[in-house]
Amino acid sequence: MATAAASKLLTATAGVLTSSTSTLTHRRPLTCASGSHSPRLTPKPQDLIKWVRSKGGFVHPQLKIADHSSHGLGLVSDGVIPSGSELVSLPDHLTLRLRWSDDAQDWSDRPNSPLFQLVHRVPEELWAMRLGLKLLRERATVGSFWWPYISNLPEAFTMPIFFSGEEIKSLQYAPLLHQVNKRCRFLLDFEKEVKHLLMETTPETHPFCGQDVDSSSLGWAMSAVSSRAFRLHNLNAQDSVGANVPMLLPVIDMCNHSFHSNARIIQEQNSGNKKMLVQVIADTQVEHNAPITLNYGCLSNDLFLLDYGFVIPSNPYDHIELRYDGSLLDASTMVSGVSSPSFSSPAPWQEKIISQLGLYGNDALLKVTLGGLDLVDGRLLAALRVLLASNVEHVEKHSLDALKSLSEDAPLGLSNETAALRTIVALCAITLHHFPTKVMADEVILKRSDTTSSMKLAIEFRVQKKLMVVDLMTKLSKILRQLTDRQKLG
Ligand SMILES: C[S@@+](CC[C@H](N)C(=O)[O-])C[C@H]1O[C@@H](n2cnc3c(N)ncnc32)[C@H](O)[C@@H]1O
Repeated sequence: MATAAASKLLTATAGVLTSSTSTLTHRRPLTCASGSHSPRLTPKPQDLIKWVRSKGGFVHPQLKIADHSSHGLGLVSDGVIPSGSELVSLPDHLTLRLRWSDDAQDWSDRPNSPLFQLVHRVPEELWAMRLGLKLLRERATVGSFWWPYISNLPEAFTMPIFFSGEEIKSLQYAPLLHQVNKRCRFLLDFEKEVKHLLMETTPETHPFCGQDVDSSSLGWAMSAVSSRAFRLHNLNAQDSVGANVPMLLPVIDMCNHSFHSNARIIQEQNSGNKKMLVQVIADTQVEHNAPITLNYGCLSNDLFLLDYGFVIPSNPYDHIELRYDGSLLDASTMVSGVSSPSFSSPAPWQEKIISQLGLYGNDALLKVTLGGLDLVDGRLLAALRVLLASNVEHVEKHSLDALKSLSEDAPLGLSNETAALRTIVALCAITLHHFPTKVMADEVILKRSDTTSSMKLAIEFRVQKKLMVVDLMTKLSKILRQLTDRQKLG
């Protein structure tokens, strides 16, 4: 239901905040920029750098904002910059975050204002929506301090909450579909809550200056924050002190992602006024025309797509989620030809170890993963090794950590290891079989000129998932061949 509803409602466009009562005199006309990057509310990226400098921030003189191929805009070097250089520095007042104070100049920033009440109705896991509400407030405020920043934000985002129902279905991967539907459902429900609360506010206390807010504008704001905010330590005593405080950082948020980034964010306390300073420092020498990149985190493609709207090809941190399930494992042994130890009905001693692994009993956490740096979820590997073993004394000689480690050299013997890995390869084959289309068919759709960009992104996501599984099967088959060779050698 949410999928279909979302496809109708969540359209992120420049008109997301449709003024019902006031004219936005601060809003410049919307002219779409040429080039490959997404259009801005008003495309004047170099003005953003000037604004940051004029407000006391520092941007290295050899930096500019420019097109960064398919990544949209990026912060790019106009000359050679030595390693260790300060690239950008933002004083505390240039970090946009939620700050509540009884004597705040803007009453919206006071505890118990309607904005405060709305923020506190958003669950913590959707933290981006909390700061998104503040962003919408600033976007609606005539003469907002933040307008030069907001006007350079993308007008539209590519997260799957903006996909059509058909495009969401084309992701073909249940855990992500679940997350997308959850977010869409939240936005649709939250729209009602916001509208209800706004009915009770007076024009003076209206958090969005009298403008309508709907699921599209909420989705735009949530996406702007999830794709651009950094969660940093807040060093200031007067408001939300602590780790993981989301902040929007002008100019710094023009840096695109790379796992091999050439810069990093550091936080300092200004020795003069003791306020926080957020800086970007070059980790390596930056060559002429090179983009400044930051590592957004070692994330799976699910999170990159959900929060940032892009997918990384051959992402070493990508994985698939499965539910640990005895009957699925039984099916895998049938596919692999391993003589079935009946995973569904383990012996009591095996059951005990599987419980210790958190895969059995009332408090079991049945989600396991395949892929990523570890290749196989340690708990799944240990469970298979144990369930395929017959000698309890032999198993009990090993710690759970040893049983969970793939690098541990066949702890329960070569034939046990071979059977466990063959079962996992079969599990991979079953997983691949469950995708409704094959990679070759996906590639044909990707090449078609009438495929929308969102559909391409959805297909690229599922192609990467399938290639990741194939790659895992190749790696496991290589280990299996080595085991067979060792078995032959006696
Ligand atoms: C913090 S912003 C970076 C600036 C952004 N490119 C822009 O035009 O404003 C993050 C967004 O940049 C894009 N992006 C960043 N790194 C990327 C990458 N490695 N591949 C593709 N897109 C990327 C995505 O659209 C992402 O949501």
